[in-house]
Amino acid sequence: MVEKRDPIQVKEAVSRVMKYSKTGELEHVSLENAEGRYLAEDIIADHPVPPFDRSPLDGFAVQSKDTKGASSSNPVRLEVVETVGAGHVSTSVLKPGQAVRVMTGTIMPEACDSIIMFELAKEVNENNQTYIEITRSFEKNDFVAKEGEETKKGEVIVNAGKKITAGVIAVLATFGYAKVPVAKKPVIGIYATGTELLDVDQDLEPGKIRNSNAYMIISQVKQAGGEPLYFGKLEDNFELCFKAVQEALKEVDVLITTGGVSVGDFDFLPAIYKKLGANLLFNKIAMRPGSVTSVAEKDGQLLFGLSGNPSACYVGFELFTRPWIQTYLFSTKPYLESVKGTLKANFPKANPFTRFIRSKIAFEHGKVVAQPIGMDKSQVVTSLAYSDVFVALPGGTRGYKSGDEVDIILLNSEGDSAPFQDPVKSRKTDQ
Ligand SMILES: Nc1nc2c(c(=O)[nH]1)N[C@H]1C(S)=C(S)[C@@H](COP(=O)(O)OP(=O)(O)OC[C@H]3O[C@@H](n4cnc5c(N)ncnc54)[C@H](O)[C@@H]3O)O[C@H]1N2
Ligand code: MOO
Ligand SMILES: [Mg+2]
Repeated sequence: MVEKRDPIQVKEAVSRVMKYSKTGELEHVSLENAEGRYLAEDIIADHPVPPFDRSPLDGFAVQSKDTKGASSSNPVRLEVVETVGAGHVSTSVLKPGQAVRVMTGTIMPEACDSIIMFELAKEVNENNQTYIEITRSFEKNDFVAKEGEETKKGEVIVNAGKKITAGVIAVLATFGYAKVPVAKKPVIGIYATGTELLDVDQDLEPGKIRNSNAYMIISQVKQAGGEPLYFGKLEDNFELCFKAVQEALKEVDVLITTGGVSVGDFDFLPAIYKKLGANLLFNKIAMRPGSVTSVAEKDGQLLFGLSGNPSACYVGFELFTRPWIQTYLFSTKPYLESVKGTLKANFPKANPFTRFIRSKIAFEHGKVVAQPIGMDKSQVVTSLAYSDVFVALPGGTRGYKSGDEVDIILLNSEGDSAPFQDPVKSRKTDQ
């Protein structure tokens, strides 16, 4: 008789994995190489932004008191004594009635407290001297970009754990981070198991398929911020697989295997965990696909036994491995974020387990909708190409129909601080 496995809820499985989460180390990379990495420290403004009062316009820096009483019937004339471009500092000591021609970004000349854009000043040349005439008055600080108006010194601008995007790069450059403190990437080992697996460049032959999971996981690891270390594929041979896993553990922070976790004669991962003396966290989850996803722990090191079925493997990684990697990268939002939206397909059959339907998010009349992609089966691979969300359908005794409100789990968002809550089991009376 095959062993009976007791399914646990997704949330419980996540929590068992996260008991072994840890944060990584800090390393420095050059700003040019920081994109896509995760900040290891908060970025705190060590100077205000802007760092000095400056002109946000091409115009004239004036002393506002000189403009009092100006109107179209009573234009005020000011003498332009200097032209200053951004990057230069005015050297004039202004007398009353004088102005400085400044360009956008120029530090405010001393004594000036407002800016008049070119378009509001009429230039007049008399005896080789330029004057401007203005027909309205200006107040102190009018059109001046004040020191610190954007950011005060000491403010936290970006938090540790944030993925470095182009916008973060701009902030880092602003504050002089030629070297950026980033989280060291965890090394995620990957083994694909299965005698049926061909390399990607091999022709198909009876009974064999190409190994897609390994490359999919390599990509998932990279997208989650980890460093994949792909060891290759293994035939379903216990001793071979055991030794390979045992050796791989010495080189990685965590090890992912795909395949061989179910109850088949050649599913060796359960026996490998046993022989390693690893502590099995779970081997059955009340979810589809990926119910056989197994995680074991040996001396604090996790072994993720993802299913061989591509969709199950994909879902297992996103729900369980990704949060571990994200936490290692200092993220305070390591979990997948979910939103409410409308299901755009019928799932009439009831299922006892929570289903994670690979779907594409869209917007209809400003509302979020999710369109399931392809067949909802664990062994399906092609639907993954267009899936950017999972629709979570609670297990229970009812099916779901197009138009139902559902939880939509976002695969490309910044994440959430709380894990996905297993939805309350559905009942017939919900219908
Ligand atoms: N009697 C039972 N049989 C099965 C059960 C069960 O509860 N009782 N569970 C089923 C479920 S659910 C799943 S999911 C699969 C999980 O299988 P394994 O994780 O043991 O994976 P394999 O048996 O090695 O392979 C399953 C399937 O996936 C294909 N595969 C494997 N590796 C790859 C790869 N790297 N790239 C692409 N495809 C891969 C493999 O050829 C198989 O078709 O077990 C069910 N069985
Ligand atoms: O582990 Mo399976 O993916 O539930 O079909
Ligand atoms: Mg199997």
